[in-house]
Amino acid sequence: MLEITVQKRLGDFTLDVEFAAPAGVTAVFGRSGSGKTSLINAVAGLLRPDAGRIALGDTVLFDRAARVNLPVPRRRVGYVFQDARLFPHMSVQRNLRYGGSHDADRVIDMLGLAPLLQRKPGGLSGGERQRVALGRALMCDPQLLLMDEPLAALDAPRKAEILPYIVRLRDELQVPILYVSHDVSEVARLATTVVILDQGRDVASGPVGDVLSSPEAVPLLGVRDAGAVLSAKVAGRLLDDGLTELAFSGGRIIMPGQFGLLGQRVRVRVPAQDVIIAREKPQGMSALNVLSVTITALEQGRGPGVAVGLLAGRDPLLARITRRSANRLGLQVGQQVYAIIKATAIGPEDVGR
Ligand SMILES: Nc1ncnc2c1ncn2[C@@H]1O[C@H](COP(=O)(O)OP(=O)(O)OP(=O)(O)O)[C@@H](O)[C@H]1O
Repeated sequence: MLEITVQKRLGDFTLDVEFAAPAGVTAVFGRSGSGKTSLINAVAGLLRPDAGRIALGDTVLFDRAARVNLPVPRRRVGYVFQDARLFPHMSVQRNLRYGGSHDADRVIDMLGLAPLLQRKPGGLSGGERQRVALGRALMCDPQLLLMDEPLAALDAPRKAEILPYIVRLRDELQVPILYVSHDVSEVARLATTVVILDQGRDVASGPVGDVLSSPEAVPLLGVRDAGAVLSAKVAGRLLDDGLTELAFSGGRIIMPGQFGLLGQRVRVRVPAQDVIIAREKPQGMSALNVLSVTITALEQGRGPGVAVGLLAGRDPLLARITRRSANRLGLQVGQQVYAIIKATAIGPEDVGR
């Protein structure tokens, strides 16, 4: 467990955060300038807080009151930046060695680096370079991994190629990962915990499914990014139609594409703007997914929208509809309604493990 309390003044900007990051990936999410990089620099030891305490299990990295400030190398932190920052004149193998030599065979295997070892960074794709940068960060036997937008410079296919490796690190290494991103699909696929920063403050934090589906988070995340993350199981394949059926606590949903093995657990992001609400069970419509749900919250935004918190079985869902529709339907907390999700609204980029 990584426990962070940090206050730091940077010109007109103040970073003032307090949260705990358990094992797994903790995504630090926020708009540009919200303080994400400053926060992880403070954890790495590159930025000295004015006040606070940072502890990783029993190891205190920083404690202003106790005058502890471990130097960067003694923090045993692996840091991966947006650009891989490899040495261009060294082979991949030498770049990896530069990080250390801890458990080298395992790291090379986990990240699929064996075929790249003799090559120079200039001849690698962006995704391959980031895999090498990840490997180098792991070679120092880190107790904590910091990743600052590691996929931001990559195009969608390269991102898709490297995400499974990060999932593997999350599942096989026992170290907490602080992962800065402003891509909500990435966060939904990878994160166990999410912390949202807004103007230097942590304004929401908790399990990914709870934070991303909370109606209060809509103004923080933006209308496009708000949405639930369902934990589901692959229940069936509709091979002729190229569809996959998923079962979760609130019923079944069908989505395009063939992915996962039967019975495999997956997580699926359901964007709030793709959920429609009906008071009666709709008949004769093309949408494949109709779920019986209960309204848990109605949160009016500043604009014309209303965020509607829903419970489908034990899983929260979120819909964003216009205030006009909410009034016309007479929606109220506690009411049982139907949520309609268009199958094509969910893409492969919304599905993770
Ligand atoms: N040394 C500094 N002096 C003054 N202001 C600073 C300094 N470092 C950072 N800031 C300011 O602090 C704020 C937070 O910066 P930071 O880089 O942490 O944000 P961020 O969320 O990582 O942004 P981005 O997503 O654009 O990388 C910004 O307004 C930035 O201008």
